[in-house]
Amino acid sequence: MSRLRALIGPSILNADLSQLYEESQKLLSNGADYLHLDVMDGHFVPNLTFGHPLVKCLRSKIKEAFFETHMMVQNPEQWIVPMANASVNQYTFHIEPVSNVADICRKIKENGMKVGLAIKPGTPVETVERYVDLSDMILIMTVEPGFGGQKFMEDQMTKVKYLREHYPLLDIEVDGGVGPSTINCCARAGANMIVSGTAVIGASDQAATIKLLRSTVQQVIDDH
Ligand SMILES: O=C(CO)[C@H](O)[C@H](O)COP(=O)(O)O
Ligand SMILES: [Fe+2]
Repeated sequence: MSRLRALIGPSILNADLSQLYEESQKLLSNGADYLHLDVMDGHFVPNLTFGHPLVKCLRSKIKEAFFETHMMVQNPEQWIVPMANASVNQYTFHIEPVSNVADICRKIKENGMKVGLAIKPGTPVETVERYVDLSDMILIMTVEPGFGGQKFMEDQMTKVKYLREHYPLLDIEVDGGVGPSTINCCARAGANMIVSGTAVIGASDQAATIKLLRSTVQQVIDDH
């Protein structure tokens, strides 16, 4: 029996952020396994979202849920302590702008958070594979980071397949353009942690959409 689990983490990027608490609570009530919080600094990506002050406020109202922050920032080391103080559970950062990946992984763990390592579509999988033993999860981006609602890049599945073949129990996350029409592709490639923004937020039946995404992925895991 594999201990891999299919987990669905909606991204609140394209939700009504004036209602962040209500939107987040609704996603959790509708079956989300965790929340994927997209932090952008306007440097690493050409967009700005929010930072640790907002995450801390959200945490004060939502005590139990697993929070993953997807740090699309130029200097991920800078925000480790503030995000730990906001009770973030997993700190996922991009390795592209960083020269001391191992130090950052260590610091994240010292501050009580899990480590996620993310790569952009143009970054070879070998670049992140070097650090796999230092991480709890690898995020393969399936759009250029920066904006929600973009088209899923199917060619990124070769990276997911490669990782799954070599690391059968590794948590592998996909993020960007993932929804009911692309989930089969992600599941077959071997992703088990699924970020979905627009497709879940805009769904007429959020609970049914989350359930469909999870059961599609879990089915592939169970068949192996
Ligand atoms: O990291 C992201 C963008 O950089 C988002 O998590 C991602 O785009 C989710 O939104 P959608 O499912 O609408 O693509
Ligand atoms: Fe994201």
